[in-house]
Amino acid sequence: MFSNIRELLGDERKTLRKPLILLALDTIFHMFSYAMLYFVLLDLLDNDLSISKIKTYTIIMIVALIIRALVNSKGYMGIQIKGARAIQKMRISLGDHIRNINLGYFNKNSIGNLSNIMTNDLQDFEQTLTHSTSDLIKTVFLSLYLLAITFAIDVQLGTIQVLVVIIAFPIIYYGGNKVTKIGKHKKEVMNRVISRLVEYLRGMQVFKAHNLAGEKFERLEKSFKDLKKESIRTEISIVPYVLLFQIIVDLSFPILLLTAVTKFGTGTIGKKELLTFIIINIALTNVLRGFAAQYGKLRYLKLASEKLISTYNEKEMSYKYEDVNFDNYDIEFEDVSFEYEEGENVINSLSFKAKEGTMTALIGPSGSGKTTVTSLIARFWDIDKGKIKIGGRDIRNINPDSLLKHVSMVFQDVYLLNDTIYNNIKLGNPNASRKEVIRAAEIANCHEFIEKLEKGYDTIVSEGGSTLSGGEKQRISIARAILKDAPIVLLDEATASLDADNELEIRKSIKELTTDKTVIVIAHRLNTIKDADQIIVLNEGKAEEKGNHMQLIKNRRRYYNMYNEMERAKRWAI
Ligand SMILES: Nc1ncnc2c1ncn2[C@@H]1O[C@H](COP(=O)(O)OP(=O)(O)OP(=O)(O)O)[C@@H](O)[C@H]1O
Repeated sequence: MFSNIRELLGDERKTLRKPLILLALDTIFHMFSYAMLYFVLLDLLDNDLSISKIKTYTIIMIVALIIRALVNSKGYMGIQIKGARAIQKMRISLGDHIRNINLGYFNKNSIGNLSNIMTNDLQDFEQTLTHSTSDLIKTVFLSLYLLAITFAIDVQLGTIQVLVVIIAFPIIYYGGNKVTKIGKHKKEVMNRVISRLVEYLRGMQVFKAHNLAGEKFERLEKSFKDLKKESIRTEISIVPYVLLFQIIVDLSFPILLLTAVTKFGTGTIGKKELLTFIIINIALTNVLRGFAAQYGKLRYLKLASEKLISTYNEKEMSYKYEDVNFDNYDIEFEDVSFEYEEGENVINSLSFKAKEGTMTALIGPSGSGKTTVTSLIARFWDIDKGKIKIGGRDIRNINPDSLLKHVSMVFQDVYLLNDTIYNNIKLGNPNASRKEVIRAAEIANCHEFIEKLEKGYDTIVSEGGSTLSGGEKQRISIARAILKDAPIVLLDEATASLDADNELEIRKSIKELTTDKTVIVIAHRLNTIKDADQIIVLNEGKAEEKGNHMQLIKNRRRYYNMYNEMERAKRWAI
């Protein structure tokens, strides 16, 4: 477990050394109370306990207590503050790390698991670091200290005491293994609870619409019950082992006492030694009992550190260059293949070139890979075969964060943050002035509706943007992209039926956004498709046809049929 803590903390662990040493020192001063008890008993036995001696012992006790209070508070405060700082750094670095992992990681890990890692596991780790580690250090330090004194008194007594620990420890260790095993299961149940809770809250509208809210809640309630069961199972799993451990330790006390008294009777040890041994034995029994009670918790917390390490071990996307200056913004796919799940190719040997400043429309049946193509350009995923180049450079050589500086994205699923409208637009360019934000909103045709809101740009949007209409959210996301002013625009045109006004506004703002940019658009509107410089008809991840509208009409293949169908649908709609 300590190696896990070392690995997770890195250099930050050095800052914890001082408070841990102070806490270990505290155990030495803790021994003063036993030492004073020893002297008092000794004086009583010798009939030599005077008022002045009592005064001296009391003063020593008070001084020891004051030193303990100082050392302990400094050590405790230090470990809390330094520990909290180390954990805060870990939170940020873990967030950064997760951000840089291939998105496949999110496919493999449920939202429950991810939330659990970022909240509970980190919190459990913090708990281990700031509380349990110092307790464990104190216990080990104190036990070794007491054992050393026992050995100094009598080797045989010391050996018996070590034997007791050797017999008792495997029991508690085995119990700890059980906690780890059951704890793993508890964590899985906990992940399920979080996933179900998120699913329930996010899908509330849909569940209500389909009269499923009660049914869904039953599932959620069942997961709560499972969690309660698992929590109790984890808590009580170690109890028999702790009890057995404590019984062995308790039983060893009279056995050791009998041995010591016998030794005293035969004159092997003297009166002082016997007295010291009795006091040491009482202290050691208490320390070991306390350790047993803590051990299960420590083993459960070990799970958290293992989970965190395995998250850190997920490989980040590699790159050669931190940042690059592109000579141009041509986008090229060279024989690209990609699969989300092994053996299920979604993009198949796809090649095309989108020249700088042109618009390429992707069309094709649902599931043909249109969204995937745009995700690959943004390097949300790394491809399995071929090359994707921007301005002649392989995007796998570029830091994904820097690459995204050159790309604006407007998707159908607009996600707005629980913040002001102003800040939501400003996300496009955190350095923009208020004037620039408003200008972008004007170009995106959302200034007017924002101004009509009671607090205008300072209106707080609910999480996900649920207090705004689909068209309003989309225009805000276009304003964001306009503010970013990136040379590449990836766009998924809305399919949701927008009212005529909204659609016109959005069309106008998209025009502003895409002028002079390299645009890849998942096109749903005939106008966009017809105006595109290049149309790629995707089917099962392959480019079935490529060309402009007139060329593809002449081909009389899939595009021709799709186009006629769209025309017919348009007439029906009218
Ligand atoms: N994150 C993912 N993990 C696994 N498979 C995925 C993932 N995203 C998409 N897919 C699968 O990849 C295939 C292509 O999906 P994609 O979303 O690119 O298609 P699309 O042409 O954009 O579809 P639509 O027009 O319905 O939006 C589909 O079979 C889809 O199920």
